[in-house]
Amino acid sequence: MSSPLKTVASESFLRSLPKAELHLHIEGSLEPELMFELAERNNIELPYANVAEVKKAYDFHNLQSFLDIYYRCADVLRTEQDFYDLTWAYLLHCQSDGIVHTEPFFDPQTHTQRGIEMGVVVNGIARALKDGEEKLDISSKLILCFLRHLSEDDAIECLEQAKPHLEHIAAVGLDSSELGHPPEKFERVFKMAKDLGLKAVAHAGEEGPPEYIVQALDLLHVDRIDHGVRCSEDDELMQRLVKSQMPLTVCPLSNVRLKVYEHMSEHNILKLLDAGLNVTVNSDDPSFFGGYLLENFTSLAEHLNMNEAQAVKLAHNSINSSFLSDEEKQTLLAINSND
Ligand SMILES: Nc1ncnc2[nH]cnc12
Ligand SMILES: [Zn+2]
Repeated sequence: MSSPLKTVASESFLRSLPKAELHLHIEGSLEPELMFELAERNNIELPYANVAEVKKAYDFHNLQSFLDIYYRCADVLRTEQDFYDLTWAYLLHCQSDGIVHTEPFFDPQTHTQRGIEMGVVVNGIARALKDGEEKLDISSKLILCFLRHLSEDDAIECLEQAKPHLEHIAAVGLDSSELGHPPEKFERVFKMAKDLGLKAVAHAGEEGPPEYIVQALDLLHVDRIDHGVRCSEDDELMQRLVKSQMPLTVCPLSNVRLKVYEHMSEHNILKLLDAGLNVTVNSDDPSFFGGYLLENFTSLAEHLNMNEAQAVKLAHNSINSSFLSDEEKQTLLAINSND
C-alpha cells in the first residue's frame, strides 16, 4: 500500500515532484501587492484602501461573484512591462513549487475592450515566458482564452487580432461565466482556430452540467477539458473519459472557494483519479483562491488523505497531458524517475 502523505515531509516530497501546470489564468495570479504597485505606476485609483481590504473582498459565493472582482482588478494592467511583471512573478512561484512546465491562459478581450492592444498583452507575457525558459528552466505554451459571456463574433475578432502573434500562442480556450453560455455558441471560432493549427481547450463542467462537457468534446473538438468535475453526474460520460483518457485540468482550491464544493473533504478529484480518469491538479487563479499549485497538492494530502502513488500519478498526468512533444515529455518524466 502506498503511504499516506499527511506528514510534515509531504510538502517537500510534493515540491520535489516535477509538475506541469495546465490551468492557470495569468490575470488570476495578480497579487494584491503588485496590484497596488501597478495602480501607483499607472496613476489608477483602486476601490480598496490597502491589501487587507482587497483580501477581505475575496469572499466569493459562486463563479460570477469572483469574475466581477477579477475583471475589475485586471484594470491595473496597462503596459507591456505590467504584463511582463505579472508573468514573471507567477514564474517565480512556479520555481518554488517545482513546476517544470506551464501553459498559462490569458484573456485578451478583458484588455482589448479597455483599449489595450493585443500586441502589448502578448509581447509582455511572451517576453517573461522566454526569460522563464532561459533563466529558470521552466518551459511554457501560451493559451488564448475567449470570454464566453461575449458573442462569438467578438471571439472571431479576437482571433483575427491574434493572427500576427501566433508564434507565441499554442492553443485557444474558453472561460468566464459558464451557465447560459454553452460550448455550442463557439463552434465556428474553434473550427477557425483549429484550422490555424492551434490546439483547443475549454472550461466545461465547473458550474455547468455534464452536457457542456459533451458539447466541448463533440462540437469544439477540445484536446483537454478545464475543470470537468461535474462529469461524475453522468455514468456514460465517465466511461467515455476513461476510455479516451481525455485530460481534465481540475482546480481543487478554486472549486472550494467558488462553492462548487462546500469543503475540500467533499472534492471528487481522487475518486475520478481512482476511477481511471486522466486528472491533473492546477491552481486556476491562485492569488484569489488562497494558494498556488503546491498548496493545491498539500490540501489534497491534508483533507483527502492523498497517498504517494496518487500524488505521483497526478504529477505524471500533468506532464503527459501538456502540449509538449512526446520527446520533451519523456525528458521531464525522466527527472521524475531519477528522484
Ligand atoms: N475558474 C474560472 N472559470 C471560468 N472563467 C475563469 N476566468 C478566470 N478563472 C475562471
Ligand atoms: Zn479557470
